[in-house]
Amino acid sequence: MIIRQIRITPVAFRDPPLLNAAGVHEPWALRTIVEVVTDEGLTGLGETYGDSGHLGKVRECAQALIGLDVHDTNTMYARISAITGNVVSDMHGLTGVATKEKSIDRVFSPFEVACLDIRGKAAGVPVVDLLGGRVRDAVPYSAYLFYKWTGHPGEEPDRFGAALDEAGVVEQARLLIKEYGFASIKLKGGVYHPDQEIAAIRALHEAFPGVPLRLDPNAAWTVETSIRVGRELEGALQYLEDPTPGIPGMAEVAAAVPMPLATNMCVVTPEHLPPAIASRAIGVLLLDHHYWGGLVRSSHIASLCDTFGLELSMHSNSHLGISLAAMTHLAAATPNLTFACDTHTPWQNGQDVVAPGALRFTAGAVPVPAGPGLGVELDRDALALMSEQYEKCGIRARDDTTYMQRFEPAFSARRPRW
Ligand SMILES: O=C([O-])C(=O)C[C@H](O)[C@@H](O)C(=O)[O-]
Ligand SMILES: [Mg+2]
Repeated sequence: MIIRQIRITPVAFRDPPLLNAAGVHEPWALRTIVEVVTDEGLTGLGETYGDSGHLGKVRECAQALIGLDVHDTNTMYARISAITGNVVSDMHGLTGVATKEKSIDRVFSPFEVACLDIRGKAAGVPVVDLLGGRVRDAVPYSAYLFYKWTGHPGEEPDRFGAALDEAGVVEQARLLIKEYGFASIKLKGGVYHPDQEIAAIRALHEAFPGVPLRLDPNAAWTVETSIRVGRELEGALQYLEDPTPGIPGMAEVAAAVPMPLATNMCVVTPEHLPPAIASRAIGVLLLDHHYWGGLVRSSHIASLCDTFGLELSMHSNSHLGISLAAMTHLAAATPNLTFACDTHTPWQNGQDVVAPGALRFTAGAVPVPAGPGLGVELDRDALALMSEQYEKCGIRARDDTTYMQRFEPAFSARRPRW
């Protein structure tokens, strides 16, 4: 199964004005679709970030993988390591620092996923079987709430409406739960004064008794503020995600608040694990195969977490169906991933590059796609349309802060802010 061709297609899809500590989502979200084609005519799919710096690296590395066997992921990783010299960082900074190792893992990931897709198709088994087999048939996801504007400035309101206060957040939760059946809720915080976000969690707690809640301000708070918020929300939160920047700050907060701390910001590459574990900075790691080096490396990280008593959840960014399929296979094969995973799927509002049918939500969970490999097929018309949208949209890298400053010139993404 020799790799003969790799097609790389950047795509853009509509994204609502979701607010976060870095600013606000732009009208278009970017992704890159990777198609790996073998000499036997099998095609595997991968999906990754669409920012131009990353896209350039993905394109450059694709050339270096032609001629390799799809099983030879060690050589793939070595070749990508040799090329991915520059550290490419995200402008929004919401997934922590950039390191060389993390940059390699980010570039390697979509190729590895595509190779697993091919290997599954060749063997007639789903990817979950290549990761050790399923420990659950369907993967629970959480309702991922965002404060948001009613629509992008100058455009019609979108169907989700505004969520600028407690009532708006509760309303949004009702809508997502009605449509998807989610049984856990995450609120993206770091947008308003912490007291307002405490009030939103209390309102959710009251409106959805017994439903596990999380709050994620993306390191917008000082240690002192984080401790105050954590204590005030005792009994209301399943976990508190990245209240404050850095492992030492998180460790201080963790020692003083009643709930576990989770992260997708202070532990984002293997070298962060020893200091975080030693200082007990986190109780929950949010896996994300897009920057933890694909599915197999993420499984290894999951085993390590098990050894050291860390629990697992899963992080997401704006994504399409190839990513959702990959996330679902990984989570279905990971015994200690016991929290409902994050997904931005509702916000993509039906737009996708994969043909409908293989991915669906039942009671807030996605059943593992039944077909071989990832179990999803590319919808070529949708890919062509989204590729055209990419060409026309004018956005080449996600920049929530600059977009926000167009409407609020004084906005600062400084973290911690409160
Ligand atoms: O859990 C997180 O930190 C995220 O999901 C990061 C994302 O970039 C999210 O904040 C977003 O989409 O604005
Ligand atoms: Mg987070």
